[in-house]
Parts: sequence; structure tokens; C-alpha cells
Amino acid sequence: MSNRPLEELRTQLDEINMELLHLLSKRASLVQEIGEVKKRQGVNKFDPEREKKMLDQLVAQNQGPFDNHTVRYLFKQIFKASLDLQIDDQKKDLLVSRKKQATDTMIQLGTTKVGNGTPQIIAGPCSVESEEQVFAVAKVLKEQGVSIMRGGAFKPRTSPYDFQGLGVEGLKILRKAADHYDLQVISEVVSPSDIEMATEFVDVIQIGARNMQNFELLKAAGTVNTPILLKRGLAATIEEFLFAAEYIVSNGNANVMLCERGIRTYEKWTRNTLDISAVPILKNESHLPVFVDVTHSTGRRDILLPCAKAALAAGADGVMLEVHPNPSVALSDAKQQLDIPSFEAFMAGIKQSIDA
Ligand SMILES: O=C(O)C(=O)C[C@]1(C(=O)O)C=C[C@@H](O)C=C1
Repeated sequence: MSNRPLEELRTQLDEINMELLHLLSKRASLVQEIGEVKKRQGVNKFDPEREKKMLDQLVAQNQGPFDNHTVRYLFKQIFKASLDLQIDDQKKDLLVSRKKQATDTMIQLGTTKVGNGTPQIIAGPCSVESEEQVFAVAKVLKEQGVSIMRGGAFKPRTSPYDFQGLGVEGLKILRKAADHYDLQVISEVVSPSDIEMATEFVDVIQIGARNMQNFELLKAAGTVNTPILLKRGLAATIEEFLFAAEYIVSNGNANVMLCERGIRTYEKWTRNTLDISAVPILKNESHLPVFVDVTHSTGRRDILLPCAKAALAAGADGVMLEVHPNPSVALSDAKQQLDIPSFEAFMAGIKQSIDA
């Protein structure tokens, strides 16, 4: 049997493809013109009513063999592609994206530079509990050459009955210890109305995982110049994470650091699952510095060091972890904070791997 008819049919299809392409391109040019008109008039580019009218018209004229559902689907794809054409290319690239800025963002914290290739360690207690506790940790950080201290003063806790933090008193303690030992200090803020106040006490404001999509908080963080450490939400995709950072940057604060802190999966042997792949993806997609919180992602003291090494090997600009003078009596995260000798051992391991 000859396959001539098949070839003939295919030749005909090729011709129709060309006609379709020609018509689609003609349509696309018109859509671009409409886009220009809409821009001048300040009209919204997306017009669902117009789309519905066109789809209804098309379905009313449809004589098959495609069913109405398929006709709607095919044209909806054309409208979507058309809308993409109308949206400014500029707007498609986020400010936090590598496409917008090829060079790495570096953040100056006192004499410390974040994002210049030298890994930074952020360490300190989960919660600020007392002056004595914070000073004990600050002293060890100084001895170990760590220049950024963390400590929670406003604690977003799962249970309302758990310790909620010392609030402003906690920030004052952190500032006092940081000044005494010449450290930079980072602490979480949970309310938009506290952002301005926190800039008086801290060098970096943290926005925690539970608030990653608290858009009012993100906007408020964009109105100050104090650097922000934004943690990835426990169920946030990398795209959602970058959009959250975009809220801060687009509101005026370009000093943003990202922090992977583990995502929630079905795995029970770690507190969360450390998404190590997020590190190179974030570094490729964005110019912002990337940290990994090994304490919250793992919830396990015994694997902090290998996970920290993995984070740095994957390209992270630094690692965050919790250290407490006496973890067993800590008011939060008692199970996962390192005591001081373990922290010293951790630092020895990290230094060894950095020097190697
Ligand atoms: O008619 C318009 O207003 C257009 O912008 C064109 C068009 C289309 O492709 O047909 C594109 C996007 C809108 O959502 C609706 C329709």
C-alpha cells in the first residue's frame, strides 16, 4: 500500500500550520497594539469579560470536530500568551532576580560583609531569656570569631501557652551584649508596627517562616534601610519565597538576605526537611545572599555540622544555628540548641572544612 495519501495529507497540514502561524502572528501584532492603547488609557491588561465574550462567540459558532471544551481551552491558551505579550518585559523580571542584577548583592554589617564569598555564621539563643544568658553566648561568639548574634525577643510560638519572648526588653539586652562584644545583632519582628522601633536596637531584622507571607509586615520591612533576613515559609515554594523578598525590595529596601530553614514533609526523623537544592536554585535565580538555618531545618544537634558543610558546599553565604549556655533549661527549643562546648566543636569542624 502506497503512503502517498498520508504524505499528501501531511503536506496539506503543513500549509495549514503556516496559515495558522501567519494568523496567530497577525493576531499577536493587533494584541500588542491594543496593549499600547490600554497602557495610554491606564486600563487593566487582563480583561476577563472580553475573554468570556469571545469564548462564548467561538463556542456558539463551533461545528466540531473539536468539542466546546477543547475550543475554549485552545483559545484560552491564545489569550494567555497574548496577555503575556502585553505585559512589559521589565515587569516580568523581579527586582530580586539575577536577570535584573547579575552581580551578587553584598550586605555590610559593621565591618562584616555578607555575600562576598567568606561564609558567615549567625549564632545565638533561640529566645532571649536574661542578660546573663545573652552575655554568656556573646562572649563565646566573640572568642570563636563569629560576628553576628541572633536572639528571639518576639517569639511566634505554635502554642499560645508557650514562652512568648521578652519583647522590647529582649531587644535591649541583645543590643547591650552586642555593643559590649562588638557584634552585629539580628532579631525577629512579627508586627508591622514594630519594624521602625526594632531598627533602634538591631542591625538585622528577621522575618520568620510563619510570617513569610505576612504582606503588611513585608511592606513595612521595605520602608526601612535596616537589612532584613527573610526566612522561607514552612510550606512555601521557592517562587513564593522570591515573591515575598520582592515585596520588601519593591517597597524600597534592597538589603535582603534569604534563609532556607527547612520545609514540612512527611519525614519525621528531622523537624523539617532541609531543602538543600533550594540553595543553588536561589543563588542562580537571585542575586541576594542565601543562609541556611541548620537548627530549625533539622531540629537535631547531631547532624548540624554535616548539614552546615553541605549548605556551604551548595553555595550558601552563611549558616545560622542556635546556641544556649544551658539548653536543657531553655524556655524554647530546649531539644535542639547546642551547648557551648558543642558549639565550639561545631565551629572547629566548620573552620576545618572552610580551610580545607
Ligand atoms: O481585547 C483586549 O482587551 C485584549 O487585550 C486582547 C486579549 C486577546 O488576546 O484577545 C488579550 C488579553 C485580555 O485579557 C483580553 C483579550
